[in-house]
Amino acid sequence: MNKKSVRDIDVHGKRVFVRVDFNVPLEDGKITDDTRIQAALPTIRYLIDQGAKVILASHLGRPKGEVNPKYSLEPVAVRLSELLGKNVEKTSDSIGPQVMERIALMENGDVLLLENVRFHKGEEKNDPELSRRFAELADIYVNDAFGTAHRAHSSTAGIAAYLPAVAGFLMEKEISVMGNALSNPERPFTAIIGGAKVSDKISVIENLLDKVDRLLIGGGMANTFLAGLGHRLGKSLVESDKLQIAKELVERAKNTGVALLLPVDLVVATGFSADAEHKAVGLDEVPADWMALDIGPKTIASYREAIRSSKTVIWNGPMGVFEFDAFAKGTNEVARAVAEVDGTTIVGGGDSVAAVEKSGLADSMTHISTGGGASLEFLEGKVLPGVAVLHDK
Ligand SMILES: Nc1ncnc2c1ncn2[C@@H]1O[C@H](COP(=O)(O)OP(=O)(O)O)[C@@H](O)[C@H]1O
Ligand SMILES: O=C(OP(=O)(O)O)[C@H](O)COP(=O)(O)O
Repeated sequence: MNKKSVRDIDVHGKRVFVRVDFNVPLEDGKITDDTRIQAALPTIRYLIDQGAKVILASHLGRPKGEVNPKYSLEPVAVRLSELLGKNVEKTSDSIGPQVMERIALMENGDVLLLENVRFHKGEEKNDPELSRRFAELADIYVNDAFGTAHRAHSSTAGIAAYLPAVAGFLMEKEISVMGNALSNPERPFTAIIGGAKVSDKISVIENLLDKVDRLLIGGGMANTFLAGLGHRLGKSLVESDKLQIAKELVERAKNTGVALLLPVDLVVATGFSADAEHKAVGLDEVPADWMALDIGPKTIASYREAIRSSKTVIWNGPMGVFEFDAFAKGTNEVARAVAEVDGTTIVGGGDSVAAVEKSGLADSMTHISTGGGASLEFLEGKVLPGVAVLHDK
């Protein structure tokens, strides 16, 4: 990567604003997978050792510009303190006089975690005023949030207009590992896309069609495609304003010779809960008041075959609601197939990585990326906004 990193600047005694991606999966306020926190430790430890004052900033979930205790970073501060073996205090806001006063009391090597930056409306709008207010907290900006590098927000991009801006070690590592693995991929090259962020990721598929040989779609993303093709999916998660684009993408895949695989059967349930009644059905057998929460057994068999015969695989987004055991089979079986690939395998995204960790297969993957959407956009060949703003070497 031709961007400067923390190694290229003197941070001793400086206030360093480090944007990390601590957007970890939570269940009842408990962190279910701390991969993203662990991944940021090398940068944090380096800054502590260099005698910097480390000010960490992150988002958690999508609180939409409102203060919401459900999305507080408090559990992250607790976990981070344990991992570092050092007290990490969390402030009650991410800007303002109280935060500045707290920072003024920091000693070299101290670590402070700011509250969720998305509690401010300006964050996702990349509001210059909010960017300036983040910048006034520090002397240097470090971006180590690869998972959020595809967002041009105040704390990931805007702030760099006001401070010297460099990459952290995680950012550096993700870009270099993925650049090497994907610049000239061995074929067949397969992308697997699932999850729930349909509107975010459906446009990515268009560019992926120029890169991959096979595209496997599952999870909430598949529902939108199936509905676009005219199947009735009852109460399933379907983004109805994306039906047309889904249909066009199927058509485009046909024209470009990419094998676009969609589910041929689904596991449907009476409700969105762990103990809902459920069964596997064909695409045209979804009862009107049921919802699809996983891919079905026939789909699993065909996806496993397409995956195992690939030489390069990139996967983002679970195949179903894997958080509930009854709907985790598609995701677990796909994870097993990816682990069996004789080639390069990259799994990215907060929930996808959590699923792979849960299934105990993480060590069988070539690279576990902290970014889902970010790794897909990187693969598209896009320059990520959170990287573009960093100083060149
Ligand atoms: N069929 C489905 N209906 C509703 N939600 C789904 C479905 N399939 C997957 N999901 C949900 O998608 C979420 C993960 O999506 P996403 O955030 O896009 O993945 P990642 O974090 O790996 O990038 C999980 O919480 C999972 O429960
Ligand atoms: O979890 C994330 O993305 P991912 O689910 O694509 O991996 C990042 O933290 C970005 O979050 P966002 O998609 O709410 O901007």
